[in-house]
Amino acid sequence: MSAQILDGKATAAAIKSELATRVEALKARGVTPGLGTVLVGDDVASQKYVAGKHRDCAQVGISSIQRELPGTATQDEIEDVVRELNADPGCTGYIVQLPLPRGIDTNRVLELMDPAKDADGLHPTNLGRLVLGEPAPLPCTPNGIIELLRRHGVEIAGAEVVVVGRGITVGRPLPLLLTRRSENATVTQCHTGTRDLGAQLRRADIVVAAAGVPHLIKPEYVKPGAAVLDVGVSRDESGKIVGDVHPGVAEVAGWVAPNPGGVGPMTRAMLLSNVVEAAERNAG
Ligand SMILES: Nc1nc2c(c(=O)[nH]1)N[C@@H](CN(C=O)c1ccc(C(=O)N[C@@H](CCC(=O)O)C(=O)O)cc1)CN2
Repeated sequence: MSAQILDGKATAAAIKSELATRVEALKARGVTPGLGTVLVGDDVASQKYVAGKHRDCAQVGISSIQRELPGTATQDEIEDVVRELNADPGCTGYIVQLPLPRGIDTNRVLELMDPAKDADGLHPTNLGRLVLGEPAPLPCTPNGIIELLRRHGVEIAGAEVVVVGRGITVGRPLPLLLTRRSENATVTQCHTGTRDLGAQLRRADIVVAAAGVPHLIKPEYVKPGAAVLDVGVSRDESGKIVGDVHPGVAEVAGWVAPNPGGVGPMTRAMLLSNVVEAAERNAG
């Protein structure tokens, strides 16, 4: 058996085309949504992700505001840029590209953002709203994972989901989304302290691997027919992405979100969606 592909590239393209129509409608009302990005340092992967976000903006008609600081930037210098974007009326929403360089207090930077302009859904106020069940911009990768499953007809309600990883952008927020009444999944969160990862994974209808450990998810851990989404990013010596999911998993699983080409493009599409939603909210 070979798994069907959860095609993030094609799904993101469809979402972007829907968003382009909504942006046109906003522009007809005199509103142009604008996405800001703050990039600190010269991490090649981060530069690539940010460039991709601005390419997407151009495709759907969202204007771009790019702020770049050197890796030597101080906490104060980064916070000044955050204050500037908070005050910029042309900036509907923005993100601070993570990770920030060592020595920078990331939480302090995120907390300084205007929650109404938080396009990543990672501001503590917005994460708190998510916990409370109040409307908030949703974290992009978790939201992209759910949208990818939904648009491929993979049943989430009642599913046993195992999330591997507890990072701020995926592992921590994803269970919050999956256990909402609208999703109704049962979630187990695994991490480096999990005693028997294989035993947890064998029960799962859906596996989300976001640990950043190459080929951590082995074929013998996967229930036949399960949906397995690879979100982990490690790189080999040539810079090529190596995911968390062993290639042999495709012979056991029913669905696989490859990496690249699965969840990554969905993360970018959900970011645009948050910006458009914020602009629509502002426009009334
Ligand atoms: N402020 C944030 N920082 C980071 C986030 C985030 O959601 N907000 N997530 C990741 C990086 N990320 C978005 O910023 C991201 C990662 C991957 C992709 C993507 O499209 N990947 C492609 C492959 C690209 C390649 O070849 O390198 C794919 O999967 O097909 C988009 C965005 C950490 N930081």
